[in-house]
Formats: sequence, structure tokens, C-alpha cells
Amino acid sequence: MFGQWCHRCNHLGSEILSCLRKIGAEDQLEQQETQHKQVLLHTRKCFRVGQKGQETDAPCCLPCWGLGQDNKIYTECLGMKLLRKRDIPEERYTNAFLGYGPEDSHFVIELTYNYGVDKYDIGSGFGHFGIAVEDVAKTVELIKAKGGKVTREPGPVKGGKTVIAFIEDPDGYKFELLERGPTPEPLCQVMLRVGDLDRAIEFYEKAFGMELLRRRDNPEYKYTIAMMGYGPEDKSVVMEFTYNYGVTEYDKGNAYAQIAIGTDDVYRTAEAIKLCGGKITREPGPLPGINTKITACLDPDGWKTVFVDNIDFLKELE
Ligand SMILES: C[C@@H](O)C(=O)SC[C@H](NC(=O)CC[C@H](N)C(=O)O)C(=O)NCC(=O)O
Ligand SMILES: [Zn+2]
Repeated sequence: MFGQWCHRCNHLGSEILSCLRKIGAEDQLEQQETQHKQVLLHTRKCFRVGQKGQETDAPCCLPCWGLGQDNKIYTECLGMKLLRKRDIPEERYTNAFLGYGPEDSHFVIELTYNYGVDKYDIGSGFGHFGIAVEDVAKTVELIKAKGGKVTREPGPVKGGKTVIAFIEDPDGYKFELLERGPTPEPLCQVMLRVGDLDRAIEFYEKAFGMELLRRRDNPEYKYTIAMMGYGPEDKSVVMEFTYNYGVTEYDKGNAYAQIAIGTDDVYRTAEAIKLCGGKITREPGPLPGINTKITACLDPDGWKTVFVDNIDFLKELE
């Protein structure tokens, strides 16, 4: 499942510089600062969620079966548009891209059906996608009327005030409905569970240039969440990292595998990630055949991120 979020931002460069300063890479700093002035001016981030699969270079997607059935949940119940669909028989998979707006300006979801595979283990680490709706109760009624699965009825979140509900798509992926006024980005959260919240916050700040937008401890329910991203929580998609007290390991299953962020230079990004202690799992460079430049890394919890060259990505959309 891919979601793509494009956001003009200039955080990455400054965070990379702070990494370089920290390790005293003065000589590199000179060179990076020059380069980063170019990167800062037009760095754009595309935010995608992908799946675990054989380590192919081609970005893969969270698998799901019965795309038609999933499309119905996403389109008729959650109000997404089917933006494009592609069948790759030679690779034995079909993709469908769904979201609330075009891929070059919105976070969209890419569903993938791998031929003949109709069951995946989502694991315990993946939490949910967040969908902002103006009326949670009304949306839940619509979902019920269409045969969708509601796993938590509408009501204030435990320990808070925001009205939420939870539904599941036919493949068991959880969606949290959050009651919110009109927003340019209804597809507003990716929730992952982490074993050390401070470690996760520092990594996403320093290696990816994200901003800590909000941190909330919920001692009554023994968890803490941190919202991180490149724009305000109510107007853009954010990462929601959840730490459950005392839980340091999660099963990542065989479905969810990566988040991708767009950048203007995958080579410099990979360098910055290495300098900030990230583990590069795919060296920067073009994908065979389509030539889109990517690099990939693991965060301290083992959640994977792919960085995609912004210009190559837009070419893919043409
Ligand atoms: C802020 C909003 O987007 C949330 O997702 S908070 C929802 C809340 N989260 C948790 O409880 C996290 C800890 C939990 N043990 C987990 O690992 O998911 C939630 O799910 N509340 C349930 C409710 O009924 O309010
Ligand atoms: Zn959430």
C-alpha cells in the first residue's frame, strides 16, 4: 500500500548540517553547505507507505487481495478517488492508487494485489492510517450500510476529547477516523509502534528533517504518542509514533515494510542518513529499467524508509 505525500519543505538540509556539525565533519560541512543551498531551495518531500516483499529494487506496495473489494471501502466509504490502476503481469501484481487528490500534491494510497496471494500478516507493529472526516458518526453509519467492518464505535478517544472510530478494510488494515474540520489532507496519519520514543523522535528529526509536532503521554492507558512530519498536523499527513510502556519489540509481519520520502538528491540523503546513524539497505541509485533514483534505510526500530528522487517521481506520473 503506497501513500504519497508531497510537501515543500526545507528541514532536511538544516538537519543534515546539524549532523555534520555534531561529528565535526568540518571539511564536508563546507561542501555540504554549498550543495545544501541548492537542495534547500527546492527540496520537496513525497511521503509513501510501502510493503515488505522480496528485496526488489522496484518500490513495492502493501499487498492486499480483492482490489475491487478494497476499492469499494476506500472509494464508497472513505471518499477516496481511484487515481490510477496498473497491472504488471510479468511481475504478477496489480496496483491501484487511491487518494483525495492528485499524486503530485496529495498523500495517496497504492493497493497491491500479488497474483494468487490472498492473506498477509500485518503484524503487531503497524498501527493504523488516520482519516480526517467532518462527521465520524455519519461516516461510520455509511461504512456499516456498505458492509464495512467497524471495530470501535464513534466517541471521544480514551483520555482525550477528539471523536474517533476505528474500521478495518477487507485485508485487516486499521483506519482511524478522526473528527476534524475541513482539511486539504484527509489521509492524515501513519501510526507505527516503536520501542523507544525518544530514539525515534531524534532519528526522524536528524536523519529525515521531520519536526516533532506534538507529544502526548497517556499514563492512564500506559502509552505515549509523538506526531512528526513536515507540516502542521491538521493540514498534512504525519507520522504517529506510539510507545506502549515497557514494550520494546513488535512483530512487523510480512505486509507493511516501508515509508518513502521524496528528495532532490538521494545520494546526499543517503550520506546524511549514514552520518545520523541510519542503516542504508539500498545504496542510492537508479532503479533498473525505470531509472527512478532511490535509496532505502532502516530506522532504529527496523521500520524501512525509501527516498525517491522528486524529479524522477514526477516523470513516473507522466
Ligand atoms: C491521536 C490519535 O490519532 C490516536 O491514534 S490515539 C488513539 C489511541 N491510541 C492508543 O491507545 C495507542 C496505544 C495502544 N495500546 C496501541 O498500541 O495502539 C487509541 O487507540 N485509543 C482507543 C480508544 O478507544 O480511544
Ligand atoms: Zn492515530
